Amino acid sequence: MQWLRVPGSDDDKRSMGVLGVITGSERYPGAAVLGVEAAWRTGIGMVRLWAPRRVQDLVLARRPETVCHALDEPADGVDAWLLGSGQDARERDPALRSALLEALAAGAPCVVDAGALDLVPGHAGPAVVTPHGRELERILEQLGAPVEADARMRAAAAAAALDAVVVAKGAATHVVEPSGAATTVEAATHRLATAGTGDVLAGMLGALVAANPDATRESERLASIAALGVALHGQAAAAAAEGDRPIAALDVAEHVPAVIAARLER
Ligand SMILES: NC(=O)C1=CN([C@@H]2O[C@H](COP(=O)(O)OP(=O)(O)OC[C@H]3O[C@@H](n4cnc5c(N)ncnc54)[C@H](O)[C@@H]3O)[C@@H](O)[C@H]2O)[C@@H](O)CC1
Ligand SMILES: Nc1ncnc2c1ncn2[C@@H]1O[C@H](COP(=O)(O)OP(=O)(O)O)[C@@H](O)[C@H]1O
Repeated sequence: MQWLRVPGSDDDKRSMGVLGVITGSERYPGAAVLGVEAAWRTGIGMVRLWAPRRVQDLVLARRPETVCHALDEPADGVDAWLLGSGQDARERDPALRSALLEALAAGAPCVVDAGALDLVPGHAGPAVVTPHGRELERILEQLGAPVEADARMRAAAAAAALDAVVVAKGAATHVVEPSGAATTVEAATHRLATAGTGDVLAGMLGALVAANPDATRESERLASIAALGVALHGQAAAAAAEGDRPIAALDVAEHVPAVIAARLER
């Protein structure tokens, strides 16, 4: 199955992809837990987190596999970055701002969510941005672009202006390339309408991008990776919500491995 890496005898934790993560904050530490959990569950060699101590501690309590760093430690040796979930741009301190900017300028592919979306215009490498409806409006306002009535057209305007793949989230999620080419993924369940599921999606996308870094240089392939992530996220939620039971965001992450295994069997 394209983009779902299966390790072979020559693989090790580095060849399977190293995801660097700068997510979470004192206010929203849980978003880092959700994204890191989702990245591990999607199949990745290593997850490295740069974050404040409280965020590190909570992530390690859930996922001791994660390699943690202070925000001012050198940020290198990663195949891709996941940035911004659980952060608020209005509350960002200088250490976080410079860590995010450094990651965006380094040239590795980046998945950019929530509190780092305002920094995307500085990106050097391939980028996937994951706004919800209000965040997409804010991106267009920041760019001085008209806010179109249609969600897909808004996503296309943002993708062109940012030179990034835009994943415009909602019950229908539009994955749009800078050229305007778009794929729409209908969510497999509306049970996704619960806090933190976007943080889980961002972690899954980060893992898929880090496992396929060379493919991210072409927008069409990067968008294909993003669309796969969105589809797997919806399917994992549907599996968690079987019988229309209520779910919480971590349930979605926990169902990702079974959904991936089912895809690989096809
Ligand atoms: N456990 C956690 O730590 C969680 C942290 N979260 C983080 O909280 C921060 C703020 O998230 P939000 O922007 O959702 O904050 P809010 O819920 O405060 O929403 C901010 C604005 O965006 C609008 N909005 C929120 N979700 C929307 C949607 N799906 N479609 C359209 N408009 C929407 C709201 O109505 C509001 O006007 C982010 O950094 C996010 O990653 C959330 O993901 C929830 C869980
Ligand atoms: N009504 C809905 N039906 C299906 N999926 C939804 C619905 N509402 C939201 N979603 C999905 O749930 C996730 C919510 O992400 P987001 O708005 O960033 O929330 P959070 O910031 O709390 O994580 C996205 O993947 C979005 O596509």
